[in-house]
Amino acid sequence: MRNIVVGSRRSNLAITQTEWVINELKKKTNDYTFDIKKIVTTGDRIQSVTLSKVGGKGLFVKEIEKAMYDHEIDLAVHSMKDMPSDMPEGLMIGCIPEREDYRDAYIAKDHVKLDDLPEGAIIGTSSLRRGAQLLAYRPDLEIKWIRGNIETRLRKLQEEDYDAILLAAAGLKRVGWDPSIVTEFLESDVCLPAIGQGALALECREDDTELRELIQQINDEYTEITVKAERKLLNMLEGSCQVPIAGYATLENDEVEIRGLVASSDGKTVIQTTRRAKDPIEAGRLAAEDLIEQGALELVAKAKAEMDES
Ligand SMILES: NCc1[nH]cc(CCC(=O)O)c1CC(=O)O
Repeated sequence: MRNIVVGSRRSNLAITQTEWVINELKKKTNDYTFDIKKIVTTGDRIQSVTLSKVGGKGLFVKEIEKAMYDHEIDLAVHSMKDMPSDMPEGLMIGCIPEREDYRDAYIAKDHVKLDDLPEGAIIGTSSLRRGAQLLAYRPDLEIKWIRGNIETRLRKLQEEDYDAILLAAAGLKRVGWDPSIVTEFLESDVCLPAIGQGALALECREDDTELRELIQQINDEYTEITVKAERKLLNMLEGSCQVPIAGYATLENDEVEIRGLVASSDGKTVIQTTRRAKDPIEAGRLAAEDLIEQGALELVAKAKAEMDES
């Protein structure tokens, strides 16, 4: 009987997601045993600075991918939104299970609604995307960086001078937080989510056909198609830096509808588009081309220059 070693980051969210995947696989077959190997990533070690300044995406996946090349692990469960849009040689996303809630959750002290926050209220986030969109919606708010896992951030909301924080709803739900702690789930007209938010990426070696067949059994086609469109958009827009970029796709009557957004981190410039196409790659490409036509690449370049200065 083959034992499958699943690599996971050590956070509560990562372990919960990994255990969820193993459990779903066990429902499909009794032919395998599973072990979890915990891996500390660079992104987990860096707590002090803005993640985007030290390279953003990829920081959570590099060490895990090395373990996969070295055959120390066979499978890795990632949050899709932490995955760079280019896959390294020999590795692949072999399965995308059903997406959790895609929205951002707004959690305020004393449950004060976003529209009722006083001028100058302090919002905690470490995401340029969330910060930019919040500032576009309420330019009078102040964004203050906050780091740490979900538990740490919720504690900081109570103990430090934040009036509210923003977190991915999916993370909260997956680790079993009571959704009533959330003041508002932000719809995409206020805060368009990160590309792939709420979805998981099961990464494996391309040549491990046995494992690929196994994990395909928990693949979700709707999520796979919509995330494919979103990641095409990401792939066409992303330079080496982090800019506030957001995207979300849905599928209706066999047609993909994708909304994409790029902003300056102060929220003063926001460009967006909505496109439809039968083919998800085509939908993602059309949306990216619209954004590029409106100056998305210049925004990306400007953000990169600002980051190099600071
Ligand atoms: N950036 C870290 C990260 N990666 C995935 C999630 C949550 C789960 C998800 O979006 O799938 C989070 C936490 C957050 O953004 O609040």
